[in-house]
Amino acid sequence: MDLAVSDLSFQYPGSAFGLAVKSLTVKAGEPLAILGPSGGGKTTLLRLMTGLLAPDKGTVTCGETHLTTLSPDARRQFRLQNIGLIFQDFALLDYLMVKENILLPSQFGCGQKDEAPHQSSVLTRARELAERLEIQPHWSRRTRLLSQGERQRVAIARALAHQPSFVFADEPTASLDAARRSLVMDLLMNYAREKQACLVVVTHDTELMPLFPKHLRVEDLTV
Ligand SMILES: Nc1ncnc2c1ncn2[C@@H]1O[C@H](COP(=O)(O)OP(=O)(O)OP(=O)(O)O)[C@@H](O)[C@H]1O
Repeated sequence: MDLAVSDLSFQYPGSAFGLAVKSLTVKAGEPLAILGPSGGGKTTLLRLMTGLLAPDKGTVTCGETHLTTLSPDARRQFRLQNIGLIFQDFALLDYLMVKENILLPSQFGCGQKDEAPHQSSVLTRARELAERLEIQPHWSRRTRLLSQGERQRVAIARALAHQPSFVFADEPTASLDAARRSLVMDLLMNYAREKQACLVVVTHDTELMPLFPKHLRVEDLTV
């Protein structure tokens, strides 16, 4: 499923900062890198694409779903079921354990809490992701006890455990060493290819550029 943005404009109330996007398509399996200076609007664009912010004008379509016409509740439900979000500040619930954080979207989003087979397959995937991201040793620890790099990897596992069709990552390698950076980028790229998911990654890291078939500079969008 593709993501399409059309004739979108947005301005923070009372602020001079705004974005305008005439037309942008992110194709399934063709990851997009969003680049630009600090304060340039990368996070704002990501929030608009995921429905966390509502544009003043224009549309965001995820597959067949017009995000911009959904009610806030329907948008939230759509996000929980179909979108994986890796926030710049991770947005973990620090009083919960690693496993609880990773399983949160599937518990809130699926409405299938009591369906044992579904829950057990999500749990299996969550464990596989934790292994792959080398956070399995912390599985039953509270996330507040983890390092920044470990917390970032918990956020990445949480974004993928429910197998979303759309994945948005805000600086997903900012707290990682070179080896873990490759690990994370391999995971995200393979996920997008194998699941034919839409992947959008905000990054400052110029070494990651060659991995992406498409790049977008936010400077070209600012109004
Ligand atoms: N809630 C808000 N209200 C008003 N202005 C905001 C708000 N959030 C962000 N801004 C402003 O919008 C602009 C773009 O911010 P944004 O966070 O999208 O940039 P960014 O490119 O992600 O930056 P960075 O690389 O530093 O994370 C900045 O000038 C910022 O101060």
